[in-house]
Amino acid sequence: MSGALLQLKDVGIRFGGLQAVADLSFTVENRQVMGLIGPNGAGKTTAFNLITGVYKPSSGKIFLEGHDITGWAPHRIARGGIFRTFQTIRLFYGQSVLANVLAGLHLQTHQAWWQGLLSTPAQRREEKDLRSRSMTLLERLDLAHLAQEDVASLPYGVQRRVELARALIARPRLLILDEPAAGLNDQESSALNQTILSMRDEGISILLVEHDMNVVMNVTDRIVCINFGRKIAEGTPEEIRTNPDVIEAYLGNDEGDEVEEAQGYSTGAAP
Ligand SMILES: Nc1ncnc2c1ncn2[C@@H]1O[C@H](COP(=O)(O)OP(=O)(O)OP(=O)(O)O)[C@@H](O)[C@H]1O
Repeated sequence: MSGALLQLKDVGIRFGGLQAVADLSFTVENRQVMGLIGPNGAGKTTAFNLITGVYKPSSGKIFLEGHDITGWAPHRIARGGIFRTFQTIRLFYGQSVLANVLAGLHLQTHQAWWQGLLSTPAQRREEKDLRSRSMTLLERLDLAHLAQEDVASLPYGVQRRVELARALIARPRLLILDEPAAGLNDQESSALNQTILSMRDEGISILLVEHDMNVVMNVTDRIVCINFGRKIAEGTPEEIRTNPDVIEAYLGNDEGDEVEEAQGYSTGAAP
């Protein structure tokens, strides 16, 4: 099924004298991986915070499947199906992998608060179902054998997978990933690529901020590039790779290497 899932129309926000995001418009379609790229400080994380309701836009509108969600609180947006992971790991240390994944489901349970005190048959059934769903997901992400381990004892790359599982268990319609490949080794990063593509094939749309251009170029269907809070280009990975405005935005920036690397990749022997 195609069609617009998330739409930003002329969205902007000011922090005092700084226009962190300005007139930003783009659409994420159903079953699409959209990349959001731009140099440091371009406004990518701010855009994520606008979409997830952490910040209210000073201007513009945000729509989820045609419904105006501008200004909605974060938990309401999450209930609408938009989930995110963060640049830095935010797991509950001291808790098991399974407990962390189950924590991602708290928005989905249908029980009244008092049922938690009484442990009704309905509650026990629901809990059993959720555990089995969690275990299926852990198996898929090669985490099942670690289900009872304390997340704090696991290597960084594995912790990032647990975060992904915690976001996926809620069955998001749009998953927002903030630098998911940061700190991953090559093997972990290519496993992440496969996971992103298989999520898309299952019908989840993904909005991805990532500095690793190889990940961006390999998994996205389209890319929006922003600089100083404004969109400077939008297109397919191939179009973005060769766009002069994008190249210029990255030149003279520490991240220039990343674009050169991606351009090398485009002409290199990589598959
Ligand atoms: N809460 C805030 N208050 C004031 N300024 C902010 C706030 N959040 C972000 N900014 C500023 O807005 C601009 C965009 O920041 P943002 O973190 O969105 O960029 P980014 O593209 O995500 O950068 P990076 O790639 O380094 O994570 C920056 O100049 C930043 O300093």
